[in-house]
Amino acid sequence: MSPKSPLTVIPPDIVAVSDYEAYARERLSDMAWAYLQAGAGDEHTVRRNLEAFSEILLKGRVLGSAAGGHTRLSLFGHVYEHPIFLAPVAYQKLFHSDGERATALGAAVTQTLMVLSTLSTVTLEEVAQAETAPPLWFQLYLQADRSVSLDLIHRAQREGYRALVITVDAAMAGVRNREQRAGFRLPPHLSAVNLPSQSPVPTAAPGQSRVFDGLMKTAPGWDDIEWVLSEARLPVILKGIMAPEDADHACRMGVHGLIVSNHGGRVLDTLPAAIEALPTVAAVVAGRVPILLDGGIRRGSDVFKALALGASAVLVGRPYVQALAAAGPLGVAHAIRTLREELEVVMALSGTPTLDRIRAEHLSL
Ligand SMILES: Cc1cc2nc3c(=O)[nH]c(=O)nc-3n(C[C@H](O)[C@H](O)[C@H](O)COP(=O)(O)O)c2cc1C
Ligand SMILES: CCCCCCC(=O)C(=O)O
Repeated sequence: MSPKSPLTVIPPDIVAVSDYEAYARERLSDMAWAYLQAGAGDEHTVRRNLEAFSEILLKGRVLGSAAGGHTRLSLFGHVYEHPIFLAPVAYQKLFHSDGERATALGAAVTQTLMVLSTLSTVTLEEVAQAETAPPLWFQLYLQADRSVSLDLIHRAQREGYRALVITVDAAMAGVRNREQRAGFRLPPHLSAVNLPSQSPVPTAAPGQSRVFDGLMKTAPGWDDIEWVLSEARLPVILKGIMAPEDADHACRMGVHGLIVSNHGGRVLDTLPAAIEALPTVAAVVAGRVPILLDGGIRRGSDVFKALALGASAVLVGRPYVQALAAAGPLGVAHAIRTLREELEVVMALSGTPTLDRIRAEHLSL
């Protein structure tokens, strides 16, 4: 049976972002579904990202006035209408025929910051030059050849991207058994169009380790971050920080922001949930740079909890892609709006009319 086409109206039974999951499943091939949902290994961390949020309880405060409240925030010199951003997700034409163009439209109409992946299926220029473009950051996978990375940095700067997000937790792809079982392969008509060509995977000689003598030969290190900082004219944010030691190192090196993330549980299984790692990272960073968080955000209350524990904003991954697959730009916009309204409800019922008022004291810790 061929997959259904995207919805053109949002049905009344989609009231929470998780309701998109079933609609997306009906519209995606088994391979695309496996790629979207997969986590590393046994997917313990994927589940933990979700469960950890439900274990944190809100406090709730009564009789406070929230009139005149808002969800605006300022980051790296720009004002954003709300703190729910779109995480970089590769190969979006797997999920919708217009790929990142469709996501960008949904983001634009909801004034949502979108982080475009290096591995997008629409060029970074086309996304930025669309008539209706959202605020954009560019996610950089450092390439083995520095001249290729530099070209991406220059292109992102030229096109008005406001920050560079360097993903540092995926020196190699995780062992994703769900993808392997589904025989996932990128269809031949799709490619990472920002890159000159798919760079060959480093190989190891017979008898050598595929990891230590192969993949790790071209993996980025701290010296590459120093190099990016010396070359880029944009704020540099590291995505994939879980250890306070790495957070401290990054701050001392001069990075401008951090994203606490375990890559949605897709790279290293049995890492803690991102929300569990946030407090220790926030403690060591001690306000030196803004911290964002992703992994497991499915409700406005999750956004609130992340902000209460030290994040300035959050990013969502799978939920907006499921909405994209289910209903294109309309779905993306509706999913973000749903999360934002849920956040506003929690803020109003917690006595926190603005984001800067949200603190750990608003949780039952
Ligand atoms: C299908 C898929 C592709 C992804 N591609 C990228 C990518 O290209 N670059 C990146 O830094 N993170 C990538 N991520 C990770 C997300 O940016 C984000 O960290 C994660 O999805 C957050 O968890 P959540 O899906 O529970 O919201 C991808 C995630 C998914 C689900
Ligand atoms: C070497 C890492 C490849 C990751 C590809 C895209 C991504 O981040 C993801 O699927 O997750």
